[in-house]
Amino acid sequence: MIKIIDIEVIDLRFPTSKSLDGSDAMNPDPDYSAAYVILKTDHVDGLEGHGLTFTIGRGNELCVAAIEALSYLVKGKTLASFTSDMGAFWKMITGDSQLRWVGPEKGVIHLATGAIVNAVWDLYAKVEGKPLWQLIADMSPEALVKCVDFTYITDAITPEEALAILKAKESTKAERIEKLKSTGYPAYTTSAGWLGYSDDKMRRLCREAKAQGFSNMKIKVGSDLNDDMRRAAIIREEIGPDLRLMMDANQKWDVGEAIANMEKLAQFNPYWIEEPTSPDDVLGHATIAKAVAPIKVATGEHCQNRVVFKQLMQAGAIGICQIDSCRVGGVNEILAILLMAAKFDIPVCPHAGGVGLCEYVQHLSMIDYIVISGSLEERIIEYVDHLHEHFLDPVVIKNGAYMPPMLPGYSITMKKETFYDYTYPYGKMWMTESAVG
Ligand SMILES: C[C@H](O)[C@@H](O)[C@@H](O)[C@H](O)C(=O)O
Ligand SMILES: [Mg+2]
Repeated sequence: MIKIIDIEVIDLRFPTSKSLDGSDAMNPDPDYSAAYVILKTDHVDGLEGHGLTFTIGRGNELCVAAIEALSYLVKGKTLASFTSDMGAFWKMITGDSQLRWVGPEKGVIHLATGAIVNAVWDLYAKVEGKPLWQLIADMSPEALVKCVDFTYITDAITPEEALAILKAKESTKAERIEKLKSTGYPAYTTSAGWLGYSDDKMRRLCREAKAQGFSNMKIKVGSDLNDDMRRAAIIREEIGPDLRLMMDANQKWDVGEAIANMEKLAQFNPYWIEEPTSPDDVLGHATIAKAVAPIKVATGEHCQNRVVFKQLMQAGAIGICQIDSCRVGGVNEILAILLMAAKFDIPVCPHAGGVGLCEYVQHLSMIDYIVISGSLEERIIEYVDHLHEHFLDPVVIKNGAYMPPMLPGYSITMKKETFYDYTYPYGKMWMTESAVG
């Protein structure tokens, strides 16, 4: 019986704003950050569960505090008491009678939930000696359905329907695993298109991405329309008419503005427009989706929980579902969203980048492909080329595709030196003038 005996929470920040990596119209100066959790155990080999939730700098300390507030729900408990009924575990973590008031299931407390829940799954996978994708791919349909809390979504999908979706894919799982091992899961890159990059840098990064085998790229829009058009023209010039181009407005527009601006940007043949308006505006997204079709509307990195995803799907408001591995409450809630997306036949293309999100979501997309949707059609995982060097098991990209991670766990464990260097505000990097100034 492995017991969680202690929990360590670390405020990690990386000074990415200095190079404008990650900049967009709404977030011009992000410092990619992680509220990082370590579940310490009494396991003979000292196995630990690691998890993080992603923020962009200020406010990371709020997530740290929220994780600390939730930690009493896991401390002193055995791993088996959770893994014997993962659905009940998730309901317990999100259902604390007092903490629930500061959610429920949204905002800081839910970001914190994501970190803890993911750390428990990481520990579970490490104990089983499997990468997370394989741990879940090896589950029976019945066991996987038991990991999901269907509260508030049974009007969209019932456990019985979920079971039928999984059973339909069960006999062909092995073929898809083989395919992933040989050619990987297709990716797109956002690395060339950050808003703060100069035109020359954008051109150079586009060429590099093409040479690395990427055939899908995303740029940021939503600042000044003429600027957006100029940058889109440059990218199209570099990638040609055939490669896929996605656009991301990061919530900058009102509904009417989004429709008007997309009329202008349509000439660059975007595949999707991401976060055109407020992430909470389900009906606004639906209006935009209708007006800009056949360009698809994509959203999800700020979608707070499965209930809002349900509404976006029910309202025909999204053509692409962008799950985020820690914005919602970790693996269990992600499984609920993947199942709904399969039922509504909406491709899932996860939000990644930041710090650790690529490491996380590769598992989720692989689970989607192997056991849930069974399809790679119209599906691509975001890739961003920053901060992978901090992880013990960083993502491997070959020919524009994610290769399946093979080490046990959820690939989120960071190197010891990273904690010394980037803990905020007293890590080595933050104590030097160059990082702070
Ligand atoms: C501030 C961040 O870099 C965002 O710009 C980023 O997550 C983005 O929306 C994305 O889709 O990758
Ligand atoms: Mg985005």
